[in-house]
Parts: sequence; C-alpha cells; structure tokens
Amino acid sequence: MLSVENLTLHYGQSQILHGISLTAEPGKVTAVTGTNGVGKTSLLKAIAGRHPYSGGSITLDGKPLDHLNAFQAGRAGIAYVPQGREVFPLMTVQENLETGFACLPKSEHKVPEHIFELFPILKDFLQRRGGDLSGGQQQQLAIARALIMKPRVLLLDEPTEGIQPNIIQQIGRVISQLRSQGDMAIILVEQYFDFMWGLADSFVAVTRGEVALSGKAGEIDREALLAKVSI
Ligand SMILES: Nc1ncnc2c1ncn2[C@@H]1O[C@H](COP(=O)(O)OP(=O)(O)OP(=O)(O)O)[C@@H](O)[C@H]1O
Repeated sequence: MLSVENLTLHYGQSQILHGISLTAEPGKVTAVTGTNGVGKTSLLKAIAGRHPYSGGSITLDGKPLDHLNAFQAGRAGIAYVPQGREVFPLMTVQENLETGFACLPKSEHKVPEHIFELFPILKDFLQRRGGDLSGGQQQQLAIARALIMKPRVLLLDEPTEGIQPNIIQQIGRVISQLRSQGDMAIILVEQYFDFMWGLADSFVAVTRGEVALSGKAGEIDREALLAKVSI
C-alpha cells in the first residue's frame, strides 16, 4: 500500500500542498480530483520523485520513499503517466516503449505481449513516430510505457484530457483490467467526473492544496464530491 502522510510542497516561496494525506491500495483505483491549480499534479510529482516535497512522508508497504529522485522512484515501483503524456515525438513507438526498460534488469528488456493485448493499436504502429500518433494513441503509448516498468503503483494524470470518447472508454477498460490483476495500486488524477465516479474505489477531493473530502465508493456522497470539484 502507498501511504502519503501530511505532505507539503513548495515552489520557491509559495506553498502548494498543505498537508495532504491519502492511501492507495493494490487492486484499487484511488481517484484524486479537484479544480485547476489545486495541486493534483504537484502531488503526483512528489510521489514520482519529479519534485521534492518539503514535509510529511511517502511510504510503500511501510518502507519510506525518502525524497527519491525520479529514477529511484521508478526502481521502487512507481510509474508516472504525466499530464500531456510526454511521448518522445521523434522516436518510434517501439523506442518509446523501450525507454520503460530503464528501471529493469537487462534480462527483462522485452516488451511483454500483454501490453499489445491491452493496446492492440501499438503493435500496428511500432515503427511509427510517437509525434505522428493521435492524442488518444499517444495516451495509450504513455500508459503502455509506464506498464513496461511492472509498477506497483501507477500514477495517471488526467488520462482523458483531450481524448475522444471511444478511446476514453478503452482507457477505462484498461484501468479496470489492471485493477483486477490485484497487484497494482492506481492513483487516477481526473477532472472528468463521470469517468472517475464510474471507475474509482475511493475518492480524494483536493481544494487549495488540502484534502477537502475523501471516502470510499458506496459511502461518499456523489453530490458532495461533485460540489468540491465544481467550485
Ligand atoms: N514549476 C512550478 N513553479 C511554480 N509554480 C508552479 C509550478 N508548477 C505548478 N505551479 C503552481 O502550483 C499550483 C498547483 O499546480 P498543479 O499543476 O499541481 O495543479 P493541478 O491541480 O494539477 O492543476 P491542473 O488541473 O490545471 O493540472 C498552481 O497554482 C500552479 O500554477
């Protein structure tokens, strides 16, 4: 289980996160939501070692992930699919996927077939440049690249942003499939309310760098959550 406790984060003098706490269990989807600029991406960046946090703690199965850099966080099993996808535009799909090998031993430098079962289009486009894919295909590539690391924690930052509805549905199915494997904790940062409402096992609404509301599916009130996201 990933556990974030009382996390604070600054950019220079400005404090963005003011003591965020959440947990993400294997085999569950934890949705983090909130309006623009409340600190959702900053939270993921702190977990992924992309930006240092100022205080609080992050642990994975009780083991502290003390201020790791991005490579160390990857080695520890944390995969991050950034907002905007960050696909390498001049590299082929195959080469983009292979960048996921960086955190794996040499013996595991092979793209597993199940990646293409999840995202069949990538097999057809292996030699196509990343920059020539549609936004939806790039999103699939970004998720596939993260999965190659065999993560224990998958961080998804607004995977539906700017994506056409049929690909959104496919991404939803993939997230459900990954959940049902039972071994990966998935943190889904998402503003598309109905998408995350239908998918997540628990919810954390963030306002101004703090947790404003949290709870499990079936227990949390839909309208109360929606109100926090629509301010
Ligand atoms: N590198 C940075 N330097 C300074 N301020 C930053 C930096 N990155 C983000 N911020 C500021 O931190 C705040 C939180 O940004 P963040 O991207 O974490 O929010 P968010 O909830 O993910 O927003 P969005 O939904 O628009 O992506 C914003 O006010 C943003 O302008």
